[in-house]
Amino acid sequence: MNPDPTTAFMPCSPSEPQQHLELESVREVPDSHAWPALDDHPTVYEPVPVVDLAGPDASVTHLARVCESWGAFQVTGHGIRSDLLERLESETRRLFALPMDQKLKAARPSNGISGYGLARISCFFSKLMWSEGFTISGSPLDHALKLWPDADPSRFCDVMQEYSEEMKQVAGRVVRLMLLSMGLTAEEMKRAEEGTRVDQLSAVLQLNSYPPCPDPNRAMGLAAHTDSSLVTLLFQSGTSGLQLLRRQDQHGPARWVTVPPRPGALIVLAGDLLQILTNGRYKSVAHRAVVNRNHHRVSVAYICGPPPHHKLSPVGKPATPAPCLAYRAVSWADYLGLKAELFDKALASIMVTEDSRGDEGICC
Ligand SMILES: C=C1C[C@]23C[C@@]1(O)CC[C@H]2[C@@]12CCC[C@@](C)(C(=O)O1)[C@H]2[C@@H]3C(=O)O
Ligand SMILES: O=C(O)CCC(=O)C(=O)O
Ligand SMILES: [Fe+2]
Repeated sequence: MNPDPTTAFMPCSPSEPQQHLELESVREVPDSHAWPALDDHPTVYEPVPVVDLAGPDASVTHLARVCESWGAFQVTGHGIRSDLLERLESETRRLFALPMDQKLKAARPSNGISGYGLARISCFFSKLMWSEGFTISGSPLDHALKLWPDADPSRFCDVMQEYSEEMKQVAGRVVRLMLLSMGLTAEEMKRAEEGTRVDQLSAVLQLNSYPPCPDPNRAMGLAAHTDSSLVTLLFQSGTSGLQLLRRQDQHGPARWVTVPPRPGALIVLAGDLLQILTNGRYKSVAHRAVVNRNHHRVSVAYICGPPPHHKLSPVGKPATPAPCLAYRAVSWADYLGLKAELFDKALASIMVTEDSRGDEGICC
C-alpha cells in the first residue's frame, strides 16, 4: 500500500481519458504500463489458512485467530457447485474475449459504478495496470444486451444472477461466523447483526481479466489495495496471481504471500467495513494481483456489504487502547465516496481521535 514516488497517488479525476490497450496483442510492456518497483516487500511462501465451512475448522476460535493474523483465508465446504464455478469462469472469459469496441459499448460511465473499464483505482497511480475489469451492480441484463446485442442475454445473465444469489448465502454465513468469533455480548451481537444479516446484504460483482504479459516483473495486474466491503469472496481461475500483504509481526517484516489456486475453494478477504464494524479488531487485508507470462488469469470478486445507506457503527472492545470507538459510524455509500477521494487514507479519515470524541458525542 505504500506507493513508491514514481507511482505516487494522484487525485482521482474521472474525466481523464482512459487508455484502453488490447493487452493481449502487445509484445512489449509499454512505458505507460511499466512499474518501476514491484518489490516493496519480499514475496514469501506461507500456507494460507483454509476454513472448511462444512467441518470443524469453522470453529469460532480458529476463525478469530485467522481473522486477526491474516484477514483472509481460503474457504471450502461452501456448497457452491463446481459446474457453476466453471460456467462463471467461462462467461467471464467470453466477455473479456470480445473485441475492444464491443466491450467499450458497455463502458462504465465516468462517475458510475457498473460496466467495463480500467481498474477504478488506476487514477491514484501514474502507471496503468495490466488488467481489465467489469463491474456488475444490480441486474446484468443491460450489460448483456450491450455486449451481445444479437445473442440471447440469458446465457450471461443466468450465471451472474445464480452466482450472486449463492454467494450471498455464503457471505451471510461467513459474516455471521466472524461476528460469533468475536465473543460479543448478546446486546453487541444484536447491534452487529443490524445491516449484516444475510437477507440485508448488498453486493457488486467485479470480474477481472489479466492477460499474459511479456514482462511480468515490470507490470502490475491490480495494485495493492483493500476492498471497502465487509467481506469479499473471490473466485480465481487455476492460475495464481492474488497476493496478500501480511503486516509485520513476530514472524518477520511485512511480506507478500501468494494464494495458490485450490480447486473449488473461494478466498475470503476482510474489507474496510469489517475493520470498522469490529472496532479495528479484524483489519482489512491489503492485496494485489500480479501477472504472468503464459496464462490468461481471470477472477471474480463478490464484494459484499450492508445496505448502501445503512450506518454501520463499531461493536466490541477496540483493538487498540482507548478511545472506546475506533471509528465513527459510516454507511457504505459514504465510505465509497471517501475511498474514491482518499484511497488508502479513507479509514484513517474516520478514525475517532481524542480531539474528535466530543464532537461526535462518542463516550465509553
Ligand atoms: C462497490 C464498489 C467497491 C469497489 C468500488 C465499487 O463502487 C465497485 C468496484 C469495487 C472495486 C473492485 C476492484 C478493487 C476496488 C478497490 C476498486 O477499485 O473497485 C473495489 C472498490 C472497493 O472495494 O472500494
Ligand atoms: O484478481 C484478484 O486476485 C484480485 C481482485 C481484487 O482484488 C478485486 O477485485 O478487488
Ligand atoms: Fe480487491
